[in-house]
Amino acid sequence: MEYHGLLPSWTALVLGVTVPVIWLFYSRNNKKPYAKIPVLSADRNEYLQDGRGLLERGKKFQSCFQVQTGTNFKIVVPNRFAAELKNHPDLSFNDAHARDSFTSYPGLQPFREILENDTFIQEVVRKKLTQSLGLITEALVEETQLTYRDLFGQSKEWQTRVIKSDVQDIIARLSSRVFLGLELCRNKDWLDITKNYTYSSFEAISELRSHHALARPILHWFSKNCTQARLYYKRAKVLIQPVVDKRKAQLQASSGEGEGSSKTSDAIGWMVECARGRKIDYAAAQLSFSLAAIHLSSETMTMCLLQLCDMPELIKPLREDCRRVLDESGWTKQALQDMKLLDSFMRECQRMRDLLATSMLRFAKSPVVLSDGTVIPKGSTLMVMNDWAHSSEHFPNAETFDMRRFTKLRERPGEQNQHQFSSPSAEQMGWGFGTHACPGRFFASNEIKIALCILLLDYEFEYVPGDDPPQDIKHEIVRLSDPRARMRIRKRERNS
Ligand code: HEM
Repeated sequence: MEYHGLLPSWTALVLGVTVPVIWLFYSRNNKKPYAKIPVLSADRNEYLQDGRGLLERGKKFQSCFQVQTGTNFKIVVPNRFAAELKNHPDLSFNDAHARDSFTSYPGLQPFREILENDTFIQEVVRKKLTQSLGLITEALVEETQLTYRDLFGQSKEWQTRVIKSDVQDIIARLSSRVFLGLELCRNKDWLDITKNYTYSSFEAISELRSHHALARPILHWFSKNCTQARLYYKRAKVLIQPVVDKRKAQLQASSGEGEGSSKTSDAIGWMVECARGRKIDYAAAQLSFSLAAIHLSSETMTMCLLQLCDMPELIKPLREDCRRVLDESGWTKQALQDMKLLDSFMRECQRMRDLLATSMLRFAKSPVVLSDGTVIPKGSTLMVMNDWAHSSEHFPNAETFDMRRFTKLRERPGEQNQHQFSSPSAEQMGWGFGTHACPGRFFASNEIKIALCILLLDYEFEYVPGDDPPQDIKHEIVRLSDPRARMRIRKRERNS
């Protein structure tokens, strides 16, 4: 029959199209190791399960080495090259992160907003948020006090709380006060979206990275984390768009009345001002603030609280430092800079409990030659080791937690403005380093300081007696705090 005669040619056509497509896709996503750079591990599972341990082993090489990660081979560059790479024009932050974050998948638009919309978010943070820190200090203080009242109440009886979950709630609310203003910052729906979008999108990306490239385009439709990220993103759009529309109308009206638009003090207003005709997905942009702000700031603050519970003897001197500064100058931007002991404590926490074992993830747009002659080939991705933070060559007694380590360094002539929590450096790359060093670090520093300071002054807290010590969670190159860690907390009199 004619019908049967057609089968082989259809089969040939289907095979002729799909096999080359799959082959192309497969070969694009399974690059070989880069030439002339030693391979430490070609097994992606070694990196996925214990990237930190793996990279430690790579120190046996005197220079760069490469490892297979969830997304192709990456070149690991020793810490000593950070300074020469920090502003390199051929190294792209955006291209490297876009490749690792699957920004084309639905639900992950907020990552795209940071990485692909020119430098819009960076501009809003640098030009608007950082310049407004003086204006927003009072709002952050007020919101912290209200949040603590809602979460912990006024009781002088001990109550048991889960540290990380509470800290996420605190940071979500403080950040939302600044990014969205009073109208939405206490809206339960928004707080649910902002906190859970952050969590599910990072989990989604990590999950996608752990699967083979061929599986991802299908998997992302069924994965629970990806599905949740899509749903939270949709809910954010429904909630945010009317607020944006209203704000745009207000801004237009006020500029029409000659008031100018610089009076806005939340991110919707700043974004509208910075858009200058660019097409902005405001819901994605708002969520991109949440991603940056909530994930890393909550982890950082949680690590600080765990350190205080580990070493309760640090609480009294820190409390006294905060009280002294506030008695002298009240809540001002300057007061936050004067809390030098708290600042040094936070930097020491970031040094010892680093969230990322490497920094400066970059894509080489052209070959880059290091000072020892190593050639980073065009089209490769590199990351720089952040291990000086743990080396006694750079930090005497590096394995000991010394809350005063950085106040002592700041006492050296000419160094009073260095070694601050918000200062990126090659020895401590928790904020990254160079051109792309985190622009949100000044805000994050102030926000966490205010939250810690008020907690120290108004509450007593400690681990729940009898609980097992918390265990950090480590996967890929990331360290996260134990989500089960608990503290007990009770209200105290400020002057007791
Ligand atoms: C403790 C909290 C935070 C930590 C530890 C942190 C850390 C980082 C790191 C490591 C980078 C990459 C830098 C590099 O590769 O050189 C980065 C980039 C970035 N961060 Fe943060 N961050 C924090 C909070 C924030 C906040 C609150 C915001 C926004 C308000 C923010 C906005 C950004 C942006 C927009 C970038 C991309 C910079 C660029 O493209 O040049 N971050 N951050």
